[in-house]
Amino acid sequence: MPTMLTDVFRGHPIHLPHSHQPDFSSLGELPDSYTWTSKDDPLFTVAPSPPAAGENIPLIDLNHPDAANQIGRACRTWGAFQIINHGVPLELLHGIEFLTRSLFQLPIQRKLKAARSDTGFSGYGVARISSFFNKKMWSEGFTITGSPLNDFRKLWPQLHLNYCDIVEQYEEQMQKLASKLMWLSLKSLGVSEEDIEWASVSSELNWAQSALQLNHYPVCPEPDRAMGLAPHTDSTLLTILHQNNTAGLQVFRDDLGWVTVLPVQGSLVVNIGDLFHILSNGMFKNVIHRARVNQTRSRLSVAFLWGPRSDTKISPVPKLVGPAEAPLYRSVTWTEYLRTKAIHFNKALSMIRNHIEE
Ligand SMILES: C=C1C[C@]23C[C@@]1(O)CC[C@H]2[C@@]12CCC[C@@](C)(C(=O)O1)[C@H]2[C@@H]3C(=O)O
Ligand SMILES: O=C(O)CCC(=O)C(=O)O
Ligand SMILES: [Fe+2]
Repeated sequence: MPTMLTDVFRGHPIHLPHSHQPDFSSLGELPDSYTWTSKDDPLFTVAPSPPAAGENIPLIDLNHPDAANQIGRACRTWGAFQIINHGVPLELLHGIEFLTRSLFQLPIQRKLKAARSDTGFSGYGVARISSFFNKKMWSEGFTITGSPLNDFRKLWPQLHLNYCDIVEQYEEQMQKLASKLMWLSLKSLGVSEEDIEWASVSSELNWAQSALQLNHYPVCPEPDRAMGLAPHTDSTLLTILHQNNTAGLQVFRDDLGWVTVLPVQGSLVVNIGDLFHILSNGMFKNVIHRARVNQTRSRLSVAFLWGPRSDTKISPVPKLVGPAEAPLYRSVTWTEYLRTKAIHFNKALSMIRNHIEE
């Protein structure tokens, strides 16, 4: 039996202080434990690119005949893009946003009934990457993989089935979209289904797995000194993100610094994750991103984290490796990679890089 995402952290406990979450709304000023400086994160004080510079991740219409090339360009230069005409019904985006808002509005004692355990994958808690930082993040999250029924029953004794239904519909739409986006991006590199035998469209439902990460960034008294979600790359092939209409997501470019991804009503943000960077032999950027917070508006986001089943080894597509070159990375499964990342965080990728002798 392949390991499912639910089992990834079994035997790899991470002690995180979920139960010490404060009542964010009662804090009139930022406690020291939430105050970030460049000592806590070297990229903290890198100036954001001024909106007037007009730099933003590309907005791509999936119905455009040249969509595959536009996506390819975005993956190579940004590792991120926004999409419209993606086919996901607007009511479903409203539905998942409504569910997310309802969940985080519950009293803390109720949310803690579904707290993620030290070895668990799903449930309520602080960001998994929190253990790598000295300061706390101004956010709370809820991770779902597989059926959320047990957790949702604890959260909403009466209405859990309605909420499970929304998650099921949302995941179904996201899976279809993620697969379409992967093939469009690969097409731009001249890679087709024959080149990756484990990912054939006919076995699509068998080879992929996913998690949903719901994020809440409460209103913050001193947003300039706080951090919603610290800089990271996703471990996924790709992540599809829905954000409410409050800005906060920023992507990092070496030449531009932090660039804010302004919400576009009805659009979805796509982030290239570490596994796609590996698969593309480094041609696609795994985008560094973070979430900032706001003084007047709370922010919600829903990330659909998508990758291969745990028994699938990901390695650079041979067609993308030059005849006289070694592939940039060794092969790795999502499970192995998540475990490496849980221990080594942003050094994980370099640990599977092939070091080529000159
Ligand atoms: C499958 C996963 C990717 C993720 C860790 C997780 O086990 C579930 C949550 C995901 C998330 C979301 C917030 C940022 C992130 C780095 C984290 O701490 O938890 C990602 C993880 C990831 O992509 O590595
Ligand atoms: O809230 C956001 O915009 C970012 C969320 C994110 O990066 C994640 O869940 O992995
Ligand atoms: Fe992320």
